This record gives sequence, structure tokens and C-alpha cells, in this order.
Amino acid sequence: MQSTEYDLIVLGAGAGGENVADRAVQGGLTTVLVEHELVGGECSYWACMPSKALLRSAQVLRAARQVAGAGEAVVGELDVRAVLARRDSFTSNWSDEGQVRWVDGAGISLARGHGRITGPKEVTVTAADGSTSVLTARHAVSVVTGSDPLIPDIDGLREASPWTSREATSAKSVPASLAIIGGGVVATEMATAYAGFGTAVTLISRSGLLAGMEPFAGELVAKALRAQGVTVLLDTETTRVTRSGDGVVVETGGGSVVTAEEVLVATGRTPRTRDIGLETIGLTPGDWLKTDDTMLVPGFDWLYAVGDVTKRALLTHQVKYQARAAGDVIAARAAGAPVSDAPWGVHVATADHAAVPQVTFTDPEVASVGLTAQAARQAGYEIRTVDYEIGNVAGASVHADGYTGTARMVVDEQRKVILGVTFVGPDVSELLQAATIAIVGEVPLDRLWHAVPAYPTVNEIWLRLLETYGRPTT
Ligand SMILES: Cc1cc2nc3c(=O)[nH]c(=O)nc-3n(C[C@H](O)[C@H](O)[C@H](O)COP(=O)(O)OP(=O)(O)OC[C@H]3O[C@@H](n4cnc5c(N)ncnc54)[C@H](O)[C@@H]3O)c2cc1C
Ligand SMILES: NC(=O)c1ccc[n+]([C@@H]2O[C@H](COP(=O)([O-])OP(=O)(O)OC[C@H]3O[C@@H](n4cnc5c(N)ncnc54)[C@H](O)[C@@H]3O)[C@@H](O)[C@H]2O)c1
Repeated sequence: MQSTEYDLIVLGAGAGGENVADRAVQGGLTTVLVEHELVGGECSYWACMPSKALLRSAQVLRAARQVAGAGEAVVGELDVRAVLARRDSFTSNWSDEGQVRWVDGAGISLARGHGRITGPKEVTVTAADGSTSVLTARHAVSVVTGSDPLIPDIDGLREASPWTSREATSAKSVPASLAIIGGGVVATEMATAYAGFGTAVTLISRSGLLAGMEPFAGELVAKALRAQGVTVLLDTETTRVTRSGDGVVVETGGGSVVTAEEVLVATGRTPRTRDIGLETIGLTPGDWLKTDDTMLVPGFDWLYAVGDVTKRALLTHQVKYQARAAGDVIAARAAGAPVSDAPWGVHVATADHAAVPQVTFTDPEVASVGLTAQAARQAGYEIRTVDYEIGNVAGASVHADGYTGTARMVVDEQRKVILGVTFVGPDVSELLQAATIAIVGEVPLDRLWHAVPAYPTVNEIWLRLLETYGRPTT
């Protein structure tokens, strides 16, 4: 058994872990990343990158078909094999060689194997060959182990070996038919992707789609999915799943029966904390890890958690944002340097509470940041909402014939600043950063009037939203 000491041990080398380690090394700490699968984690191999690669080609085709002159030039169909090959290149064929080179170049040590906390500031790593090594941390351990797909307790579901997001994003061929259980981001994106491949998709959601977002987002996406050939069953419970020889049978509370070649379960995530030794330090295996805004776990001065495992915001960009705060604060505390932990300080992830941008890459896209109208009211704000049809903006009408989409701005009536923005429409993802800046910067509406959008771009939606709200006079 080997024993090695580092300033910081980072458990999990996904997007979060890599960034905690990188910032800590830049802050002068010796750091080891512990990884039992692929360096780069979920986003690189089974989530963001492959899913977006699967979606992009059909989106380009649909976009071309929406512009007269270009549409006529689209004479063929989607080349599914080429799409899958392009996806494979984004995942480097599930090899982490490139990311390992980056880790090495960044001055971070790598320990391959399954890590478990075995005491305060101590992690024991079990390698694939069964050998173990004990790592001790002079300053901190950061848990960045991510999340797994949640398989709900539906009769027969586990026994039916359903697809999860992993199989859906890494499939080597495309099924003729696919039933999807869930109505969130994974369900709607994968329904869009597989419908684009010509798969007969049935999406079964126990509620509306994209709950938690502005209601019009889910409604517009449901309408679009149906137009793309997807059978969308809303407010429908799945009661039983059975695998027969040539496929699956999915029974619903409404009495309908869906048969398909495969079933994808897309019903949320569960934290990867069941087998990381939490019990040795008085925490409960299987729980999400709560943190303060410096990503420190309450009750400890050496234990941090970052990323999906904290349940703060299960999004790569937000995970990396938390990681930058954590890596920097661990280095600062180790050096006895001042810590800037007031809201919006250098060492805190304040935006997790106020301005989390998210894009759902359906067609139309849904891009949102900050609070929905309902969430703002629940938080006690006095608000006014402004809605505008994006298709009425000159830039949008040039962008695509018959452009349809909706924007909503949620305004804090007392401070006259924006609390939240949602855009639904083709290519609205690129509008989102302006909204994020307006919310994080708490830019007053009367100043936003001076941020003039270029004509004729879709960004003119900003002017229309402001005009609809009315120019503040004082
Ligand atoms: C289908 C899908 C699509 C998505 N698309 C997007 C998107 O477009 N944009 C976006 O922002 N977010 C997206 N997400 C969310 C995003 O993938 C996650 O938020 C992000 O990957 C979380 O990063 P992480 O570092 O917290 O965890 P992970 O990336 O899961 O990394 C955790 C790492 O820890 C390792 N590990 C776990 N336990 C141990 C242990 N005991 N010992 C050693 N190693 C261990 C794992 O092997 C893994 O490599 C998507 C998610 C899914 C499922
Ligand atoms: N583009 C992106 O940014 C992107 C893409 C995919 C995933 N993600 C992230 O990954 C996370 C996981 O995505 P997801 O779609 O799995 O989760 P989600 O939370 O978005 O949606 C879960 C869905 O499953 C349903 N559900 C939950 N329990 C159920 C049950 N027992 N029976 C039937 N339905 C049930 C919910 O009603 C909801 O519709 C999300 O939090 C998201 O942030 C992001």
C-alpha cells in the first residue's frame, strides 16, 4: 500500500473536478485528481457534448428548410451514420487520452481508481487491479463525484433494462421506435434528436413539459415535438414496463399501451455519494452534499463539494463556476490569505441563487436565466412581466421565414431591474448572455435603453421588451 500527501485531493475528474484542481494548482497547491472512469466525466462522454452533436445536424437541416431559396437546396435526408460518426469524434471515441494530457500539462496529479473517504482529510483509492493507496490532504478534500440517472420505482422498469441518458447519447445505431419516460430537459432533447433520425418517438410525461420553466416554454416545445412527429402524452403516469423479445411494452395510468424497441428513462438525477465513504465522517451515503457559497460542507473546515453532487445547479457551466470559486478559496485559506465571501465576492458562487442560465436544445430552443414569474412571486418580489412575440422583430423575420417564438422579461418593480428572462425560438441560445449580464449586473431598465441592439438582428427583442414595458421617466 502506497501513501502520498497532497495539499488538496479532488474526488472525481469531471468538469467540476478538473476545474477545482486547475484553480488550486494555479493558487500554488499540490493537487491530485481521483478518477475511476474517464477523465472529463459525464459532460464530455455521455451528456452535453454527445447530446448536442446528436441534435445539431437535424437542426441545421430544419433551419435551411425555413429559409426560401435554401430550403429548395435541401434535396436529401439526414445522414444518420454521419451524425453518429460526428458524435463519436466529439467524445474522442470515449478515450480520455486528450484530457489526461491536459491534466498532466496543468501540473495536476492523477490517481486512477475508486476513491473513498476513509477518515478526516484521507482518501483511499482502489485501483482496477485491487491495489490500494492512501492519499492524505494537508488542507482539503473536494467531492466532485457527479450524479447518476434516477430510475424511478415503476413496476418492471429496472428489470426491463431501460436506456438512460448514457445509452441515448452513446448509441451506435438508432432504434426504429423509442418510448421516453420523463418530460424534462433530457426527455425533450432526446425526443428531438431521435425524431430527427426518423425514430418513432413517444414521450410520456407525468406533467407538462419542462416544469419549472415559464409555462409557455413547455407548451411551445410540446407543439413543436408533435410537428416533428413525436407522440407526446402529457399528464400521463407510467405504471408498468415489460421487456418482451423484440422490444418493450410501456403501460400508462390512462390505459394506453406504448410498444417500442427501446425505452429511455429520463426522470432526473441521483447523487453519486453511495460508495464514497461518507459514513466514516458522519454523513449519510446517498445524500446530496449541502455546501455554503464557498462550496464548504457545513460542520467541516476541510471538506468541500462541487458540481452535480451538491444539487445547486446541474449544469456544466455552473459546475465550473462553483469549481473556480472552490479552487480559489481552498488556495486562499491554505495560504492564510483574505477570503472574499460576501455575495458576488471572488470566492463564492452567488449566481447559483440568482442567475443560472440554461439552454434546452430542442427546436425551438428554450433559453432562460434567473427567476420565472412564478418563482419571483413566491420569493416575495413585486413583479411585472412583459411578453413579446419574437417573430415580430425584423431580425427574426429575416433569420427564418415564419419565425415563431416568445420572450418574457420579469421585472422587479421596486428596483426596476430584471429578475428573469426566457426566450423560446430558433437559435435563441445566443441571446442569453445579454440577459445574464443584465441580471448579474442588476442593470437598471433606464440604463438598458442605452444598450442599443443592432438592426436587423434577433437581439432587437430587447428593445421591443423595453418598449412594451414603457420607458421609465425618472
Ligand atoms: C444527457 C445530458 C445532457 C446534458 N447536457 C448539458 C448541456 O448541454 N449543458 C450543460 O451545461 N449541462 C448539461 N448536462 C449536465 C452536465 O452533464 C452535468 O451538470 C455535469 O457533467 C456535472 O459535472 P460534475 O463534474 O459535477 O460531475 P461528472 O461530470 O459526473 O463528474 C464526476 C466524475 O467523478 C467520477 N467519480 C465518481 N465517483 C467516484 C469515485 N468514488 N472515485 C473516483 N471517481 C469517481 C466519475 O467517474 C466522473 O468522472 C447534461 C446532462 C445530461 C445527463
Ligand atoms: N441542455 C442542458 O443544459 C441539459 C440537457 C440535459 C440535461 N441537463 C441537466 O441534467 C439534469 C437531468 O435532466 P433530466 O431531464 O433527467 O431531469 P429533469 O429534472 O429536467 O426532468 C425530470 C423529469 O422526470 C419527471 N419525473 C420525475 N420522476 C418521475 C417519475 N417517478 N415518473 C415519471 N416521471 C418522473 C419529472 O416530472 C420531469 O419531467 C437536469 O437537471 C438538467 O439541468 C441539462
